[in-house]
Amino acid sequence: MNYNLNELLANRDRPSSGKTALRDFMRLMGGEKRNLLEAQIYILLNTGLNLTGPLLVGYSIDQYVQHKRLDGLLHMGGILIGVYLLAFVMAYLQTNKMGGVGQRMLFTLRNAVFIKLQELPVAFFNQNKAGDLISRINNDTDKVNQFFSQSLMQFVGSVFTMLGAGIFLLSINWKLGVASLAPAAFLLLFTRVISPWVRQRNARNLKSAGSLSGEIQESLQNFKVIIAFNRRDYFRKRFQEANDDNYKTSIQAGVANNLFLPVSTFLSAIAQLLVVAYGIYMIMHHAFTIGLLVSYLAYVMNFYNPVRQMAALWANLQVAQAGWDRIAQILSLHSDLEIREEDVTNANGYTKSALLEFKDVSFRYPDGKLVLHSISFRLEPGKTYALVGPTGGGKTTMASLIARLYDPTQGEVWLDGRDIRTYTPAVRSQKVGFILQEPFLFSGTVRDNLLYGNEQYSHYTPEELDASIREANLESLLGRFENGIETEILPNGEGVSLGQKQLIAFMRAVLRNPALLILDEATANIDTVTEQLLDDILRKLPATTTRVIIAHRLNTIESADEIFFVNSGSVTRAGSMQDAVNMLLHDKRSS
Ligand SMILES: Nc1ncnc2c1ncn2[C@@H]1O[C@H](COP(=O)(O)OP(=O)(O)OP(=O)(O)O)[C@@H](O)[C@H]1O
Repeated sequence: MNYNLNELLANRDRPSSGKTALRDFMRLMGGEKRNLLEAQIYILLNTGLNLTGPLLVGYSIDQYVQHKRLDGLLHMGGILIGVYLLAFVMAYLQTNKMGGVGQRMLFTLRNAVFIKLQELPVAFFNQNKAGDLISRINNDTDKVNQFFSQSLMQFVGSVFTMLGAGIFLLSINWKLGVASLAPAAFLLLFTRVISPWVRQRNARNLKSAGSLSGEIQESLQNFKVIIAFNRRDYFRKRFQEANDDNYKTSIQAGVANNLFLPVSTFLSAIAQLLVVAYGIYMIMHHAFTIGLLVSYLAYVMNFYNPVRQMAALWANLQVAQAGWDRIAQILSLHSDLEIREEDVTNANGYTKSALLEFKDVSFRYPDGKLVLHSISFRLEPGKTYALVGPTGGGKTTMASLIARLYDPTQGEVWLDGRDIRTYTPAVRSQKVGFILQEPFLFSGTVRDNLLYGNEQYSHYTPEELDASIREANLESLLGRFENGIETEILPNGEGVSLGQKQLIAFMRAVLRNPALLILDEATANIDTVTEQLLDDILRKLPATTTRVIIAHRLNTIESADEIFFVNSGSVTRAGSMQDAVNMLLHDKRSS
């Protein structure tokens, strides 16, 4: 399955429509519907109150100013202050409500994206840069939040104000109304035509922000190699290219986003000009009053001011929509490693005595490369197996299928009497302990790292954990750390040697007491004395534990009950250690 987000977005015909995006978004934010409704009521009241102002002013001019009635004017002044104060209270209540809604939305959105990322398979992470994913979680969700917390209600308010002002304009005098609204119709058409183009430019800008973040992440992660090889220039060049692209796309998006403002300002001026000219003409023919013209002009302003405001809001909407597209893309992905129903009637020739069985398994990576070819073999409980073979032969890929990091493209893997696809991740990972070629440690202490994935010990007191470590014969390994179990691990697993990292990964896996323990080059960086210690610990594992050792150094597999030779994606059983050596030598000669 293709999980490359940038390719998936590029292959799509066009960005999602505003309506679809909003519907999907509201489905996720279902819990906020009531708050949004309340905020809309406040903004509706605020708009209604503000819109009565010009009508009252026009009435005052015709009834009180022209007849010089000061008492009426003062009375009306009091009413106007009351109306505007109430409008202010409504605006405050709405802002207050939406501030909370925005923060909760950001929280929910980031949670949803992060939880989805955790559900996705290894293939997804192989095909996407971590920096781009971080940018989606941090930057793109914030773009959506900015629109919802700051712009949405202004947007709704502007629409209400425009609608209200439009109704007043048409009902006071429909001919003047049509003249004043005609430029707005043109603006609407203009907006509809350019919106997809503007959104595309924003999407390109967010994508380039993601790529920039990807470059930064990669160079920070590999800073040692960069410094050691003195290749700062190489990464500087790549960074500059990404930064340059981001700069250009930002300018392009900015220009597109700001196009609306001058056009709306120009059309608003045209509308006022039309109203003044036509209004004066009507006054001269006694078909209109001065007070009405003043009210009318105020309503034209009330109509076109929000139109101008909407220029900025519309730009925010385009950015938010482009951001949402990138988030929705992750949310719509599904892991292709779904958990299947157990089919008890279909043992399908499974060998009862086996702990693990590969049945006619072929596998190709998402890039299309066929790596394993129709492999069949089985592992029995309590035995030690070795996988040897040349670099790139497919050993780690086989281990990855056992840990179900991927599913076979053809054939089946069975674990402990069931198709491996029927296990929940929790049960499967309890059965399979996997020590990776490049162990990953989290920042914290050795203790934190031992407890990672070993929830059963999380409530243990330090004494109880020590006892469990002793029971698993791991105590002597802790002596290889300066401060024992309390030794600090820095970010990226710094502060300890590669061999020490492997020791922690080893202890972490052994403490789990899995039925099947896979060691992928797990002792490659460990001295001979410590290696013998590990060997001893492995031998003392429960009698039913099956061990799979992947190793290049043949002395590490001397104790294996069976040796499999893995080459070019095929597996051959080597009868003895000498056979394995011959196969390796032969492979070297033939390659
Ligand atoms: N994520 C991946 N995407 C595409 N191809 C991959 C991926 N991982 C490994 N491969 C390819 O699959 C083949 C087998 O790799 P694998 O890591 O299984 O070999 P290996 O026998 O474990 O090698 P080594 O002894 O060097 O660890 C190699 O040709 C490798 O390039």
